[in-house]
Amino acid sequence: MAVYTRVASEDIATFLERYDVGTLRSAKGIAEGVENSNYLIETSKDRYILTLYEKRVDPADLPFFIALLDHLAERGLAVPPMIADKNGEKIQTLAGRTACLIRYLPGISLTQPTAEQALSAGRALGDMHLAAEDFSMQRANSMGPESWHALAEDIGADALQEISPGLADVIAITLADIDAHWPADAPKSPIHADLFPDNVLMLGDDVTGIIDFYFSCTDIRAYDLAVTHSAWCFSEDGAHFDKAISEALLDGYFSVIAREPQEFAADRLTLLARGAALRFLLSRAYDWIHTPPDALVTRKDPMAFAHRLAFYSDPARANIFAA
Ligand SMILES: Nc1ncnc2c1ncn2[C@@H]1O[C@H](COP(=O)(O)OP(=O)(O)O)[C@@H](O)[C@H]1O
Ligand SMILES: N[C@@H](CCOP(=O)(O)O)C(=O)O
Repeated sequence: MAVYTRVASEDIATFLERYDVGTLRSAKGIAEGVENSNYLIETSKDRYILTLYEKRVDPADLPFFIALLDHLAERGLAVPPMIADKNGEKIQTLAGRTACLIRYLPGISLTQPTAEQALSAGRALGDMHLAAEDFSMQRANSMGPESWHALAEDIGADALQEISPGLADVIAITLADIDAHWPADAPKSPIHADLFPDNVLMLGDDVTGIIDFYFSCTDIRAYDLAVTHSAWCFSEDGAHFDKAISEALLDGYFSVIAREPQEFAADRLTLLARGAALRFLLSRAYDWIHTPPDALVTRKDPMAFAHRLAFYSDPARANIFAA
């Protein structure tokens, strides 16, 4: 359960008086998520999400996220904009944290997607990339390849060894390949950068919401596809690859985005997918050792992404991204 900061109902009721959203009927901490504290709010008027920003979200980045969400919502995408208070302010402070009240979107947060749902998610990612093409603000990827060496050092070889013997060596080899071959000069555009199944709300096979834009940034869009691939196409523990889901996700994406041979070359996508697997392996390993013991949060297993990294690094798998 991701609630790092507990807020009393009375304080939420007072907080809501800043807005024209009715009066508080209930406020419940949300079980899913690991990054921020989230509450589902019911008022006399509607449902909302209240988010208090923790650890990895820099409040200085909120104007980028808010503007991107507004940009995508204006173009008809199912994304949740932040709500303005009676003075037009969207960024607030509550319980000592930066906080926003956010539009609630219907749908179910997926845990085990089907191939049909992966097809829809691939299309939704493509739609997002197209709709964001003319978004002019920029944000560097704070969790991009430039940060991975420091993150690995911060975790430390001993902690990595404790998570799994040999893990530090695997990470060092992957970092060396990434340093040598990452397509750093490829064109960059707005990407989501964390489109896991739990960040896509669905009813049946239809996408009703893309949420959690707190890692969105300006980066290589093929990397966004690789992140999404690494998140969707394996069993949760990373032990099993699902070829049908992989094909459906790629079909969905390339039904919207033209498959430029260089931009989406199989060897490039494989390296980007190794980078994506490493990125989540590192952030999960960091959280594994740093999550406060009293936080209501379920830590995510770093090894689930070590298994994905091993999969993408196996030359026998080189054809999974072939056109
Ligand atoms: N706008 C929204 N509408 C409906 N549900 C939401 C919305 N935002 C978040 N949620 C719910 O809250 C959960 C956690 O949100 P998320 O943004 O993924 O948290 P975190 O940033 O902490 O990982 C989601 O899995 C979803 O169930
Ligand atoms: N998706 C990442 C961590 C970020 O969590 P989210 O709930 O904000 O998607 C992971 O699974 O490691």
